[in-house]
Amino acid sequence: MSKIKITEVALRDGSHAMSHQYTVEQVKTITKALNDASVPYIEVSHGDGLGGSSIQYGLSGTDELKLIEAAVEAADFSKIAVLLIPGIGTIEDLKNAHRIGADMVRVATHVTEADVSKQHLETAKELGMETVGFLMMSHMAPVDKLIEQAKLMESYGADTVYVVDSAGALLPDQVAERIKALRQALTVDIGFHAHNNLSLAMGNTLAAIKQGATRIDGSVRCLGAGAGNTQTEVLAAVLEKMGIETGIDFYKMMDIAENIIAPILPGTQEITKDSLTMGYAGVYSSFRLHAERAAKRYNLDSRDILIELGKQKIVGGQEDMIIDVAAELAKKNKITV
Ligand SMILES: C[C@H](O)CC(=O)C(=O)O
Ligand SMILES: [Mn+2]
Repeated sequence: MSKIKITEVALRDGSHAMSHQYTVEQVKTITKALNDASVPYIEVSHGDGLGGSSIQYGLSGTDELKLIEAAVEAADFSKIAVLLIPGIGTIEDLKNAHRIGADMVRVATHVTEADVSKQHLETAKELGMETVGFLMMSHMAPVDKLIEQAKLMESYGADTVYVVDSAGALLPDQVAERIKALRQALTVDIGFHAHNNLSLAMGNTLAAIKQGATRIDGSVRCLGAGAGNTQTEVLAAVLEKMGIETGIDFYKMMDIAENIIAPILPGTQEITKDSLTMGYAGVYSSFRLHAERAAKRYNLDSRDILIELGKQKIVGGQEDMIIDVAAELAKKNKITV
């Protein structure tokens, strides 16, 4: 039986869908339940990672260090992970997260900017943390570029390098090609993070596993940005049917989805016109709520904003451009606000 290690991301990627308003009580309850279901890794941070709470990315309802602390206290089996985007999160943020008990850091960069992860990956290694390099918007780079960038992260000390389909834009053959190439080029573990904007999260995840990815992300009840991620409880069941071990009790996961997550969802995690447009146009999944707010403000169809963001290749960290693009479209269409 082969083995896959799942990282549950509802308490980090799902923070986008929750407008970063998780409470200490929610984090405690969810972490304890995930821990009891034997989920190996649970990621807890602002949706945009450590230090993400800001006007630009969305203000957190509760200081994320309090949330991470609550998760660390609630877990005696699961390891607690944090996400860090260099430039948003700092070395100081990383040290604080480590001090209160975070075991693993995932250092995330745009797919062509792995060089900015060096200092953070090296510091995490010195602190004794498990390290992951997280190559966001992987659909935007050709395979040879992806390999070059992944090798950089490996050389900085990443224990695992992830292909991150931030826009949910990749097709199964494109995922397979990328994972296969990385498997051949790297010695460290390979991971895959999907978004379900084109309804391909599960198919893409299985394609990644077939080509040798052993670290996989899931979000319970699909609680992630855009249309959410690969649904953890479904993935655990599918992998069990395939004879692939995750160690997760999927019966308990179903209960978490049904009884703990469903009641707190701001809306159902489905493929809406906006998430579908993001997958189609290759737009960062966490832009969904920002684009919907801009559409309201400028009296526009949010899909037009998203298509334009895709055309202009706007990437994570450029959230301010969403308003610029909306204002430009409104001007072009002579819409008064
Ligand atoms: C900061 C992003 O939300 C990280 C992520 O989950 C992705 O790129 O996808
Ligand atoms: Mn994501």
